[in-house]
Amino acid sequence: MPIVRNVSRAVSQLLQSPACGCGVSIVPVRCIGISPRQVASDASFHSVSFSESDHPRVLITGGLGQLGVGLAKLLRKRFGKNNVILSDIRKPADHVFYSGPFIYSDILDYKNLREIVVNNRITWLFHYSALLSAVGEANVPLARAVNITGLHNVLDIAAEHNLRLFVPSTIGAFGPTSPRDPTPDLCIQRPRTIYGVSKVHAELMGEYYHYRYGLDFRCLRYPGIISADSQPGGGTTDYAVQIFHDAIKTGKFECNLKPDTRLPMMYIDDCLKATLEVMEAPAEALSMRTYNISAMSFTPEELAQEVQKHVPELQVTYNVDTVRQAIAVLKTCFIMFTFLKKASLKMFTTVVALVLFKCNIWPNGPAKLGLFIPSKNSLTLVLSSSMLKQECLPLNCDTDPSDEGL
Ligand SMILES: NC(=O)C1=CN([C@@H]2O[C@H](COP(=O)(O)OP(=O)(O)OC[C@H]3O[C@@H](n4cnc5c(N)ncnc54)[C@H](O)[C@@H]3O)[C@@H](O)[C@H]2O)C=CC1
Ligand SMILES: CC(=O)[C@H](N)C(=O)O
Repeated sequence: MPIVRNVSRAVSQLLQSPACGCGVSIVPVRCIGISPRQVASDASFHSVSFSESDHPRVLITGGLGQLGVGLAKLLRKRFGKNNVILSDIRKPADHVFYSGPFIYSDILDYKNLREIVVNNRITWLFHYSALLSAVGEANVPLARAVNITGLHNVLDIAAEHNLRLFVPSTIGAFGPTSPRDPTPDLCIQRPRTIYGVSKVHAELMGEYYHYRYGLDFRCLRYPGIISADSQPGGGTTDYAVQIFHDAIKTGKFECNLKPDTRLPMMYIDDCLKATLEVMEAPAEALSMRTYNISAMSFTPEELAQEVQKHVPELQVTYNVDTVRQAIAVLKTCFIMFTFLKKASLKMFTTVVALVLFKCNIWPNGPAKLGLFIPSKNSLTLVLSSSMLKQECLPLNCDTDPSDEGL
């Protein structure tokens, strides 16, 4: 009997939530060992000065992808250049390497990652490493390793070292059975891609670690992100960035999705701003750990028409990639509101104008739309928060029911 009592006491202790302030502090510490790969104390970043010590010490994993460099720029502006370390397994371009601290980090190397966190006194971690939907489907074992095993490493290190952890999720975490218009934060999630499955896993594991170990886990489900300065990394929404580059370089764009495939998208500045806001939010302001964020939804045809208003010679053809199309169909579940609604339409035309402006195609565009842009490098899109407050009418999702998806 005493044994049973002890076991049940231990179990109840283990199941108490430190997040509620009533639990014991248990963290999932893995065996302590010496990493074979020591990070040089004078690696390509500088030691932090005392005046910077109030700011978080930030590590961004997978930082050389479409979003990481922009995030580092935003965070460095706020917290100081040397408090934000970009990391990746790829070699950084000169302008990235010289813009602030960069370090090699493979998220599959647990000890090395832990060493980086310890040596640099990291307090916030943005976990951006991932294989996106299309490349993930092309290499499922690698996607499983990076998106799931890599996440486990990050979760354990974040819990051990008391980090605030941001892991982005995606519209790809929904599936054909998820409710639409609008898709709620909490609903059925049965994605059919390894990318989507791994992101649902990340959401659930992060929340579990929060309740079990008190990990400060925060997560936003991003739509497809549109950027001018960085290239997308192999997702289904990549076409919405590629079209701008092709319009400028060749005047020809071949789209790998059907012209009427409507997907949710967001301008990069809005996405990064939302990310910083959720990381800075006081814990008591968060009623959940994972939230949707949304801006607008449009089809390739609508985007092509909008770009053609400014680049009339642009020729668009369609050569549908069956894998991407199938993934895209699954993501159309996540349409938050109609493209035709006024606020969304205005946002859409504004984003096109901004990207063309950044690509040197339509220098007067933003001014014509009444946007104040002090300089190309300080471009900030401030429209979303005000526009999103406008009333949104629900719409019927226009997914072709005969499309089965993956
Ligand atoms: N860009 C988008 O439209 C969206 C992105 N997200 C999420 O945001 C995050 C960042 O996205 P992107 O920058 O677009 O991705 P990306 O594919 O452009 O970049 C991912 C980076 O991860 C790195 N990486 C791969 N294996 C690694 C490893 N073993 N160790 C360390 N790094 C590794 C790659 O080298 C790459 O630079 C991802 O988690 C993605 O799922 C979510 C929804 C939309
Ligand atoms: C929306 C995403 O998660 C990404 N851009 C993809 O298309 O895979």
